[in-house]
Amino acid sequence: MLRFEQVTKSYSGGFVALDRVSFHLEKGEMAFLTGHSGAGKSTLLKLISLIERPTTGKVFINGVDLSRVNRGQVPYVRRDIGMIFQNHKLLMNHSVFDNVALPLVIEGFSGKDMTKRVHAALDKVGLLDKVRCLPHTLSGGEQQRVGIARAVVNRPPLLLADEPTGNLDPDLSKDIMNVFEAFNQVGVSVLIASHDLSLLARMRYRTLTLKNGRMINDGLTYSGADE
Ligand SMILES: Nc1ncnc2c1ncn2[C@@H]1O[C@H](COP(=O)(O)OP(=O)(O)OP(=O)(O)O)[C@@H](O)[C@H]1O
Repeated sequence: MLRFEQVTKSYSGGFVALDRVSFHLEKGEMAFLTGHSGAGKSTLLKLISLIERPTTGKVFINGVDLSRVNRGQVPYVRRDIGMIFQNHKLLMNHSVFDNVALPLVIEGFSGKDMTKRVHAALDKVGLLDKVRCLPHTLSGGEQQRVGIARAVVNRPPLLLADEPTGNLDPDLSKDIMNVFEAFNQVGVSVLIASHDLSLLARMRYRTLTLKNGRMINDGLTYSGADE
């Protein structure tokens, strides 16, 4: 599904945010990417979603070498990736339905097809009963789940999440992790970047640990970033 081969990313000024990082994520695999603030987690996700490009090394998605993807092809690659952020920018004066439907509208869906997909996505995140609500009437955790529903409504095979539980309390964070697990159980590959190690306490995920841009651990248990 996803492969990094000796990827280095230097920002302007020469700062090395990722240093010769290699790993792969199989189709249907779920992994947790962790490391201290500034370790390079967001940079790694940006290279996958083509927001940034590697300085050296290669990133592959489904065998496609992203260094060969030109600007015009970027939207087609991104179609296969659901991006989930700490704070989704929801359209506050539009219903939950309209917010989730947005990517489908852009792709030209309408009518029953669109309604079916939006309802399926909201069902997956447990918010079908809120379909007609305005986002500001929802809790923070519910708003986050609307953002997740929007990210998955196109049914992407790969989900990337950047601090998806950022400002949620531990119970709501668990709910969000349950949502990711549910997607993973139906074969979606999931990569969750977070510095919040308490998310790992309940379940053992494959954990990739970055420290100063280096991948220092890849295993079933967390270790290393504090050494
Ligand atoms: N556009 C940029 N230009 C220059 N330096 C950058 C840029 N983006 C990130 N950096 C630097 O690269 C390093 C890694 O940043 P990155 O955002 O990938 O870390 P992170 O692990 O996601 O951190 P956090 O947990 O705080 O979000 C940081 O030192 C950051 O200041």
